[in-house]
Amino acid sequence: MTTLNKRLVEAPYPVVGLTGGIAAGKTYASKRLKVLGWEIINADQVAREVVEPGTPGLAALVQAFGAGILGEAGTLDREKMAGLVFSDPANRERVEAILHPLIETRLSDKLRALPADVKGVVLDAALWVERGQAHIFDALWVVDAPEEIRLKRLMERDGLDTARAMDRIYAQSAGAEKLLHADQVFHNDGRDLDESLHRAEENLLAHWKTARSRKWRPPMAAPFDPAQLRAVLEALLGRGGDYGEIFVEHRRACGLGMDDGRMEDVAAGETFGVGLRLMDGETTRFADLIAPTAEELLDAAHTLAAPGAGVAAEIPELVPQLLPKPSPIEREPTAVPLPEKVDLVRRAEYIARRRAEALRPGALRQVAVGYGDSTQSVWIASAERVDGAWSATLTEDRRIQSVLRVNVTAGAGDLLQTGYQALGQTRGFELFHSQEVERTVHEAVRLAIQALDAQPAPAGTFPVILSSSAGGTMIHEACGHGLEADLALAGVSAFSGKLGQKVAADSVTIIDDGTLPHKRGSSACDDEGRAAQRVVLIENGVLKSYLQSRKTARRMGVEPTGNGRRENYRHIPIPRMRNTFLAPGQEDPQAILKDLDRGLLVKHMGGGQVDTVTGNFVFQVTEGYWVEGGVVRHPVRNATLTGCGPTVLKEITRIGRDLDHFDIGTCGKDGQGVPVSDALPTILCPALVVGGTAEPFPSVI
Ligand SMILES: CC(C)(COP(=O)(O)OP(=O)(O)OC[C@H]1O[C@@H](n2cnc3c(N)ncnc32)[C@H](O)[C@@H]1O)[C@@H](O)C(=O)NCCC(=O)NCCS
Ligand SMILES: Nc1ncnc2c1ncn2[C@@H]1O[C@H](COP(=O)(O)OP(=O)(O)OP(=O)(O)O)[C@@H](O)[C@H]1O
Repeated sequence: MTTLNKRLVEAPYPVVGLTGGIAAGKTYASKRLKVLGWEIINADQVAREVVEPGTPGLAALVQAFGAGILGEAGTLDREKMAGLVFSDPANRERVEAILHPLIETRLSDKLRALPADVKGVVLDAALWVERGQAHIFDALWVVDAPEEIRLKRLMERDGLDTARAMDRIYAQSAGAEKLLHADQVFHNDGRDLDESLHRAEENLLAHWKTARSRKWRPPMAAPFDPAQLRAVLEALLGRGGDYGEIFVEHRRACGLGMDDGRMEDVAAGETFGVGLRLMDGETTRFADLIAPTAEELLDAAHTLAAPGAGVAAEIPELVPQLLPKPSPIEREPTAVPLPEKVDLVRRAEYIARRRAEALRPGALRQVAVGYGDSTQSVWIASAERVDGAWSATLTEDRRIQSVLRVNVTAGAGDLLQTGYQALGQTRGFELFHSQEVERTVHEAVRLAIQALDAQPAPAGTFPVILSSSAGGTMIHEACGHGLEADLALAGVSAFSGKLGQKVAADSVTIIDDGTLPHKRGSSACDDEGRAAQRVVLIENGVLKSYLQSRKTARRMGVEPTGNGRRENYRHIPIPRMRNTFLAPGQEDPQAILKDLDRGLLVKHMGGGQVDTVTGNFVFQVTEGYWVEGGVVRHPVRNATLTGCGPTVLKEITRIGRDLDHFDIGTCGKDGQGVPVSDALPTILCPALVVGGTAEPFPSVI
């Protein structure tokens, strides 16, 4: 557990993370909050303190960049440093690697020094999202302002020219990504901030204790105590090996399926099992046990250890790791009576029928609604030898998934069309108390009915706009798998051996983030006990990192990225995606459409086929429109898109600033399914092969 996390858990007052794009108005908002009685700790200020003359921070910077970064009095020449940092991402990374740990320690010290009776604390930093720490606070508040306003403020405040001001703006994540993490957004575009700040303050003061306990509370009592787990690790590593792991899983799940008003499936289940893993160099030994006793676990550990010929390890006491949960839960599905779940399904079916009747009487042919929840508690005890010394940890997590799926079939004469929508998050039953249910059902109905009037799609090679509502299936399937380290190591990925190389257009950044609140691929840790992270896979077109499990990270000689996931205790973890997305760009999505002379606008994608080795794909378009002269002409039916993921990444010419819709799914790989989500902003692909049945248009490419 980091010192900052520890400090946050213990703080007897609420702690807010405040962030926002450069010059959005964080300092301005902080000043208003200070008037309301909050303590403000500013990371930029702390960043200055850790490089004062005589500090180890300044010495480390000089060692890395030379004495040329010093001004006359031996102080840091900030302008020179800014020139280095904001013009070259490699320099920025080096500076951050030196300063961020120092900044974090000092922030913790400042928190510790505060009296217990302060009203609350605001930690103001531009980079909470980039650092993957947006989810550690009692609340994350984001100050947002349009880029034009920020640019103007920045140039006025700091006397920068346009180019230097833009360099600073682009050194940070785009606004739409920050908003995904926000508990509260303050729109600082000229309107009065005081009233919304005051409301946010009132709300937080009333609820911060509950918020904190949901974020940090360990799951239900562990089935084995730490001493038992340590004894099993000792047995496992009793004859050599350099990594031992116990994965204890308890899961309860419920599923309902209704077809045309008949409740056809009702299923509930409970599993309890343990996976034991021993790694010795390149060798892995694994066993899984259903509902074992402590003695049975010990026996299995001895059996796994038996082939070894090394010496016994002395396992230290397990150090508990408490990690913040990105998806605090309000209402556990296991505590919801079955009739309430049945009512939800009935309600969804009723809404679908009523909506279809209102839109097009008599068109509805079938409604199928599925409900599912899963409550998985895991305890991961592991011991590892690093540089000859053993360390052992115990990590706990509780992942709760809820999902509602709606499938609508509409017909006109012989023509049948379907509409599908799913509402699924890492969230409790409260997910279904929102208007989201109605929105989801309405959308499924709209898709089915609208498709009845669609015209056959043209065939040819056209520019295609994938709108943000289309979800990120293409990014996940045709690019994301190639970024998984096991495929890269096996040489079966288009990205194999390309670390540090240009693999995509300059404006392309791809991120996999397991800390996104309530997204389907989020959890506190992976299935090897590593904290979930925000992993930048491709940054400005350059391949930065693969998704790593412990095993692949060892082979590549890098740190694991928190992506070692498994379907359940019967499987060995492998590198998997979580919530994968193409980072938003700067463009207005409407402007991208306006400039499309002739092509396809895709608003929803359906299933498809992908070769994850080459990234070649064929996807169905479930909602698409033919566009001419920048104007949407008519919906098209039965279109398919054919292309190659890595080629699309190189060819993308325009990227919108919107990023709001995450598609959900269960990603299958090596026989294991894990929950994931994916997204993209509106993008323009200049040439995709559109398959359709209409008279072919002459291709415009
Ligand atoms: C490069 C430095 C010397 C420039 O100093 P200068 O006085 O000109 O700017 P200042 O520190 O006031 O920062 C201005 C704004 O730039 C942005 N910024 C600063 N560092 C970074 C960074 N590493 N990445 C992206 N944006 C940054 C922030 O929005 C910040 O508020 C300074 O920003 C620095 O030391 N940065 C590295 C440390 C860091 O990451 N600080 C941010 C802590 S959240
Ligand atoms: N609502 C507002 N009304 C008037 N001026 C504002 C408002 N919000 C911000 N400003 C001005 O805009 C400039 C940028 O705001 P501020 O310094 O608060 O941004 P910031 O988010 O803290 O920036 P940085 O990322 O550089 O730390 C400042 O000069 C500030 O006074």
